[in-house]
Amino acid sequence: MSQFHAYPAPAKLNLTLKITGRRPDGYHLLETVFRFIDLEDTVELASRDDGVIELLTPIPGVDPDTDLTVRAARLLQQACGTRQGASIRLTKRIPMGGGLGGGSSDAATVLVALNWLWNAGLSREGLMALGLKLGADVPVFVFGRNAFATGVGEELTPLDLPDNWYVVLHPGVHIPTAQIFSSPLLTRNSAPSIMRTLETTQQRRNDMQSVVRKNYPVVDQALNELSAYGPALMTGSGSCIFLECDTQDQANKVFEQLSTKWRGFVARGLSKHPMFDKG
Ligand SMILES: C[C@@](CO)(OP(=O)(O)O)[C@H](O)COP(=O)(O)OP(=O)(O)OC[C@H]1O[C@@H](n2ccc(N)nc2=O)[C@H](O)[C@@H]1O
Ligand SMILES: Nc1ncnc2c1ncn2[C@@H]1O[C@H](COP(=O)(O)OP(=O)(O)O)[C@@H](O)[C@H]1O
Repeated sequence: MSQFHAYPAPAKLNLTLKITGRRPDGYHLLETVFRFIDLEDTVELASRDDGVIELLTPIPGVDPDTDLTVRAARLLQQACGTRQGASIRLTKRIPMGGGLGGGSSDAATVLVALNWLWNAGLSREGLMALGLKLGADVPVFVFGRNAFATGVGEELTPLDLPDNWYVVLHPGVHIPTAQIFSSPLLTRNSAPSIMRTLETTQQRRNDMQSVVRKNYPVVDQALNELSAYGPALMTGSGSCIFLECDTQDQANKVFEQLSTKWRGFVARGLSKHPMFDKG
C-alpha cells in the first residue's frame, strides 16, 4: 500500500434556491447559487495494488458500502478500468443532513484525488458526469468554483463572490433531502431568473424553507432568532440556517449574541474549492 495523502472536502451553502420545475423522472429543476465555506471534512487516501476499496473509518449509522466515499471510489475504478484500489480515512466535521453537502463533497474529493493517484486521466467534465450519478450536489464540488446552477444542480456557471462571512446555526435535526422534495406543500413553479448572477440580498430565498419550517418547528425557531440580525435563510433542504455578514467581526458579534442553546459556527466564504488550482 502506498502512503496516505490528505485532501480537503469543504461544505457549501445555497445562497439562494428556487425550484423552477420537475423532470418526468421526478427530479426537481433548480436554480441555486453554491458557495463553498471553510468548514471541511478531511479525506485521506492511499492507493493499493489488490484492487480493494476500504473505508477504515466508517461513520456510525452509515453502512460503509453505501458511504459516498466508497461509492465514488468504486465508480471511478469501474469507469477507468484500473486494477488499483484505495484505503480511505475520513474525518467528518461537516454535520450530516444539514444541507451543507458534506457527503457530496467527500465523494467529489475522492473522485478528483483518486483520478490523480491512479493516473486515471479523466477530464474534469468526465468526473463531473460520474459525480452526477452519485448525487445532484456532487458535480459542483468537482467543478471547484462557486457557481450559479440550473438543471438538477449540474449546469454550472462560475461566479465570483465577495469575501463574506457566515453565521451558521445547526438546529440539531437531520433532514432527509428526499422527504422535503416529495412534500405536496412544496412550490415548484418559481420563475427562472434572466441573469445567471446572485440576485440582490432582498431577492434571495429558499423554496424549500417554508415546508421545513412547518415540519420542523426547531428550524422555524432558529430562523426567527437569526432573522433579528438580518435576512437569514436555510441552506439546501436544511436543517442549517445562515446569515451572510460583510466581516468576520460582524459575524462573531452576531454569533456571540445568539442563545447558547444553538450549535453553530462562523465560517468564511471561499473564493474557490481548496483543491481547484491543483486540478
Ligand atoms: C437540496 C440540495 C441543494 O443543493 O442540497 P442538500 O440539502 O441535499 O444539501 C440538493 O439539490 C440535493 O442534492 P443531493 O443531496 O446530492 O441529492 P440526491 O442524493 O441527488 O437526491 C436525493 C433525493 O432528493 C430528490 N431530488 C434531489 C435533487 C433534485 N434536484 N431533485 C430532487 O427531487 C430526489 O428524490 C432524490 O432521490
Ligand atoms: N461520507 C458521507 N458523509 C456524510 N453523509 C454520508 C456519507 N456517505 C453517505 N452519507 C449519507 O448521506 C446523508 C446526507 O449527507 P450530507 O451530504 O452530509 O447531508 P446533506 O444532503 O443534508 O447536505 C447522510 O445522512 C448519510 O446517510
